[in-house]
Amino acid sequence: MSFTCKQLIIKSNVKTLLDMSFSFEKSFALIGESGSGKSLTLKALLGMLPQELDASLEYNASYELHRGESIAFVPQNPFTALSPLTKISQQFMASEEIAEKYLKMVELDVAFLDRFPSELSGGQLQRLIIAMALSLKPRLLLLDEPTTALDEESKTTVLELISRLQKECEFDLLFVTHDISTIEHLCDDVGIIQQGKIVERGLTKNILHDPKEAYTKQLLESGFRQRSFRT
Ligand SMILES: Nc1ncnc2c1ncn2[C@@H]1O[C@H](COP(=O)(O)OP(=O)(O)OP(=O)(O)O)[C@@H](O)[C@H]1O
Repeated sequence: MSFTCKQLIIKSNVKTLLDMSFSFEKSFALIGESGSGKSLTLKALLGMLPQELDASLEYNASYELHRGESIAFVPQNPFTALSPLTKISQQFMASEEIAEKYLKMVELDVAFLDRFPSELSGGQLQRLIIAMALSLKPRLLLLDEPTTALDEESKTTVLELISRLQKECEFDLLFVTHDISTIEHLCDDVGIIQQGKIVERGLTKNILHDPKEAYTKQLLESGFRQRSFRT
């Protein structure tokens, strides 16, 4: 599969917030500092932009973008993604049989279906959210810094899981993050976004080891972890 964003322009009433294009075969990481436009990109693809913004999106893919059908989303914070008052089984948009199948796929016990979200750890919750997203059988999975709220061990587990599931379930993957270490083994292609524009893009291994643009070099040297590159 592949996805081409031919043009994405987003304007507020005072300025152009985003003006970019990108294309990838299987997996793409969009990397940039806080305020560069990563979330706006995801919201535009999900059709969830605030009404006050003016957006135009042209894309080319073998599927149409329909939220909750062809396109699914894994948010940054698994602790706030689910209703705390509702059992997990009732939050799956799928039959019990499908829910059990996807829980097994993410290596969670099916008994979790009878629990509340607060009874799971952060890593378990994020795996649950991935299972919920994949149970929709999306063609494109959007990941918004899915490991930011997790400890190191859970982070590794979740990244390995996403990599394995992408091979098994064959969805396109768009990953946005500050943290370059999370994409190296997951995304073949990368785009560096600065103030709403992609300033450098190409194969991840090339960009990480031989960046051409001064801005990319600066981001790489910062390790994306310095305070100045975070909110
Ligand atoms: N509704 C809005 N109206 C006006 N400007 C907005 C709106 N939403 C976002 N912006 C601006 O668009 C720019 C990009 O925001 P966006 O949330 O996409 O950044 P980001 O890269 O996801 O940042 P972070 O890593 O901190 O989440 C920012 O300058 C932000 O202030």
